[in-house]
Amino acid sequence: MATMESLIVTVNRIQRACTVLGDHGGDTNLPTLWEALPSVVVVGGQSSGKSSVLESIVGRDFLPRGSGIVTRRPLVLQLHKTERGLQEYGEFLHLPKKKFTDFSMVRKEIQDETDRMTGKSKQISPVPIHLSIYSPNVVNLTLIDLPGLTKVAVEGQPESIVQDIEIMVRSYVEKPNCIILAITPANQDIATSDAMKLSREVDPTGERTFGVLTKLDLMDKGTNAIDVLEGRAYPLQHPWVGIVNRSQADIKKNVDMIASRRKEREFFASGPDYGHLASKMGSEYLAKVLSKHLESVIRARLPGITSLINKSIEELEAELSHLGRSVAVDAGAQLYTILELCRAFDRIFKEHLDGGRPGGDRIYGVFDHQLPAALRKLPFDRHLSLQNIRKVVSEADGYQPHLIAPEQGYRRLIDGALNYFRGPAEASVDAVHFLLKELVRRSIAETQELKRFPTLQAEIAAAASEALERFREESKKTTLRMVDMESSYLTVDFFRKLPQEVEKGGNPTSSSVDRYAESHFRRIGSNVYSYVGMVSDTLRNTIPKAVVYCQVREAKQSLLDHFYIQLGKKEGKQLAQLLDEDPALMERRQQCVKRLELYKSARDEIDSVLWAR
Ligand SMILES: Nc1nc2c(ncn2[C@@H]2O[C@H](COP(=O)(O)OP(=O)(O)OP(=O)(O)O)[C@@H](O)[C@H]2O)c(=O)[nH]1
Repeated sequence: MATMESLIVTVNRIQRACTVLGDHGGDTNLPTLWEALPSVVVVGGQSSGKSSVLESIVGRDFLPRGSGIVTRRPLVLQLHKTERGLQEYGEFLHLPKKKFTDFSMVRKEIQDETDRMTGKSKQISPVPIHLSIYSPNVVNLTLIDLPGLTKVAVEGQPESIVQDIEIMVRSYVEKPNCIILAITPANQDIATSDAMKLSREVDPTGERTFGVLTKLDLMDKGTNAIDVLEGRAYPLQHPWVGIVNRSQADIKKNVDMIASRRKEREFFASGPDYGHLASKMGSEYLAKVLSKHLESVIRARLPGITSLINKSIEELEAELSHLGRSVAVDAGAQLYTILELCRAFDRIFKEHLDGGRPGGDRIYGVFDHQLPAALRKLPFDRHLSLQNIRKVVSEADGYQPHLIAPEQGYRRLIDGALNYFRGPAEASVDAVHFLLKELVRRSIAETQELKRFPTLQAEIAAAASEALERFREESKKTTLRMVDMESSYLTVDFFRKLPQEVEKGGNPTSSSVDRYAESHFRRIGSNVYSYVGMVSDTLRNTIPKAVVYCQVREAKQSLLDHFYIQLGKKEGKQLAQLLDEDPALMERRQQCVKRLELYKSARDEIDSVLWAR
């Protein structure tokens, strides 16, 4: 098993990676690792002694001082114990490679970096500052310093700051992985301590809370905090720790930390009240207790963290593959991407036509159903009514009635009837056109890869629709031409057979009698009717052939051909425009990529300590 020391170091590294890669917990709907990592958070009211405790644990002055709310961003303070004799230094995550050996410069950098994020507005920001301190005089420990809880905003700070601070502090201490270092000054009523009130609320059993009592030296003469420190007055799961920091006067006199730690030890060891507790008091002891506790919490949580990491990696990878790769930048690659996307659409469109996906069968429905029904409904009965036949034949005859058969009358009647076929022919073309259009629409919607590119989607739709329009025109021309062809040359054989059939099977008297009698016109009508019926049968078979040839086959083979030609002429910029992804999607992909990177590096960190036995 890895040493405990390396576990804290590992978590430190992961915490830094979290900040670099934008994981501060909370706000986005991405999985967060930051919140799963155990951390020690320092909370307390203003002037409760938070900064003093932190400096005392580190053994250095390095925190900004001043009036008002000085801490306005979380400070993640990572302490790394180094070999005895090595020089102490601080290092900020936002200034890698710069070693701060002068701790007053650390203080200045914290101030400057706070202002960089919040401006001079004195607002607060949840984005943490990471400071690592390498020193032989510290224990491995990570502490997070937060703005002090306050009741009133001071001049220059917005009114909302009081509430904003409370929200920020809460967001940290509410997490079940947060160890709360609750700072309360001993010279105040503990019952009203901000830190205790908050920790009671979020950790009612007290298992995550370490109570720290500062300013023991400032208690009224004759009083002490034994009841609290021995765990009777305010029982917590972990023992209370009493602290004596430097007073304001000590700070003014520049009493250094080493001297102050010594003074603190003496206070407990030699004072009248706390001698029996001396070994469990003071900032050095506090640091050790915290470090040990943090280690054991990390150890306990490690399996959970590891499985969280693995699960999140899976989730992020799945989401990324759903979002698709990011768009190429050079024109060649862009053109390639566009063609790939067109092909993906085209594949789906063909599947609709050829089967595999529904819709193509409805085209057959047009031929099998709509066309025959339309043909059946043509008003030949009206056209070939006795009255109309008589009218047409007489008009065709003119002043000289026909002698044997009304050749002109037949032609006119047939021409008139054939003209009716134009309607169903055009209707079939249109019906198939609309079906194809609908299939294009569905295919675009079903092309997952296209979802990211609304502009390209629209362009493909427009190009396909334009092409279908062209096919429709062509198809109309062809089918109407077929109808016209029927009129241009009648099937001679049909008429040649007619008289013989009549004479063979019919009544000889009626055939040779009065050419102006009703039965004569009826016969003409039935002859024309059966001729038209024969043509109708032919067209019922040939119109579908023309429609498929001109529309369906073309759509399958060359729906986007024109579009491809236009694409070839486009400049890089125009291609890029076609690929302008939904910005929200781009942003989301970027976030996922970053978060995935974080989880993968965290997994590597953990693997490396687990394997380094
Ligand atoms: N005598 C004495 N003074 C202390 C002790 N702890 C803190 N002080 C003084 O109390 C004042 C406030 O201490 P800080 O450590 O700045 O308190 P803080 O909670 O960080 O304050 P803010 O950052 O303003 O919220 C300083 O003047 C300290 O010198 C202590 O144990 N004994």
